[in-house]
Formats: sequence, C-alpha cells, structure tokens
Amino acid sequence: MTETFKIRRLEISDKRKGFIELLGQLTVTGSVTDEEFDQRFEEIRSYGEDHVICVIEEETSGKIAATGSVMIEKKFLRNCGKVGHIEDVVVDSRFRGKQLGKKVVEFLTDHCKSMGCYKVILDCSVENKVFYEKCGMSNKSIQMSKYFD
Ligand SMILES: CC(=O)SCCNC(=O)CCNC(=O)[C@H](O)C(C)(C)COP(=O)(O)OP(=O)(O)OC[C@H]1O[C@@H](n2cnc3c(N)ncnc32)[C@H](O)[C@@H]1OP(=O)(O)O
Repeated sequence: MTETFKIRRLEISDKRKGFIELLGQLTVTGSVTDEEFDQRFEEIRSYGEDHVICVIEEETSGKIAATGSVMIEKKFLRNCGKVGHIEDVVVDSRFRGKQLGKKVVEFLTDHCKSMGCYKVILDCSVENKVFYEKCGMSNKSIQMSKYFD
C-alpha cells in the first residue's frame, strides 16, 4: 500500500488517529480521556503561535505517524529575545528511518525562525545525538533535571 505523509498542526480530531498512543512510544502518557484531551487542546490552542504541536499523518491509514512540539520563551536578555524549546519528538516505530523525524524538527525550527527566535534548544539522550546533529543542531551543554513525585 502506498504511504502518503502530510505534515500539519495538531487538530482536535487527532486523538482518534492514534496521537496519544504515539506519544506512548516516547514515555508514559497515562489514560487521557476525550474530555481531558479536548480541554488540554483548547488550552494549548489559546497560546497561539507560542505553543505549536505538529504532526505527520499517514493519509492512507489515517494514523498519526510522527509528532513534535515547540514552545516560544520570551526573555528580557538579548533585547527581549525569544528562544524556541523543542519537546516530545517521536516517530511511530513502523515509520522510522523515512526522514519523518527530520521533517518534524525542520517544521518546528522553521516556526522558531518565523517567530524571530535567536536560537532553538532541546534535551535528548546520548542515543539521539546523531539524529539531532543530522537536523543541523550541535551539543552545547549538559542537561540537569529534578523530577517531582
Ligand atoms: C527533544 C525530544 O523529544 S528527544 C526524544 C526523541 N524521541 C525518541 O527518542 C522517541 C523514539 N525515537 C524516535 O521516535 C525516532 O527514532 C527519532 C525521532 C529519534 C528519529 O526519527 P526518524 O524518523 O527515524 O529519523 P529520520 O529518518 O528523520 O532520520 C534522520 C537522519 O538521522 C539518522 N538517525 C535517526 N535516528 C538515529 C539514531 N538513533 N542514531 C543515529 N542516527 C540516527 C538517520 O539515519 C537519518 O540520517 P540521513 O539523513 O543521513 O539518512
């Protein structure tokens, strides 16, 4: 069967297209009810261009094959500059190795550029370092984190 991929922003109907299950390939999602999804979707939509989630839909199957998100941080430094933070990039294991991950990162990076950000940053595992290098990024620092119970 021919695969046709289309990249676009997340739509409210994407919950039915496997969006949450796809995020489950990245980390724990918990059980998200339709009501919780709709509420969170509207909340994120209210941030407009400052919080964008992109998806790639495989149109033949109507399934979400890849996703990633970006948040625009507004700063005082660098003349009230802006920084893009990329998060939650994942490609369905059935569709990996087809340049979809790269397309997601490009989409998000282009958004940051169009928003006037001076840089875009993300945290990733050592295993994904080469992937992000192929997306034109380079290692700058180490990640620190503290998880709350
Ligand atoms: C900020 C964050 O969200 S970090 C979390 C990243 N996500 C995950 O770890 C979830 C599980 N992994 C995945 O979903 C996928 O494997 C991803 C997103 C890491 C990569 O997606 P894919 O669609 O398979 O990658 P894609 O096909 O676009 O690869 C682009 C290039 O990177 C290379 N590449 C991809 N993954 C890797 C890897 N793990 N190690 C080395 N090279 C890699 C590819 O070979 C390709 O090289 P080429 O352009 O020379 O042909």
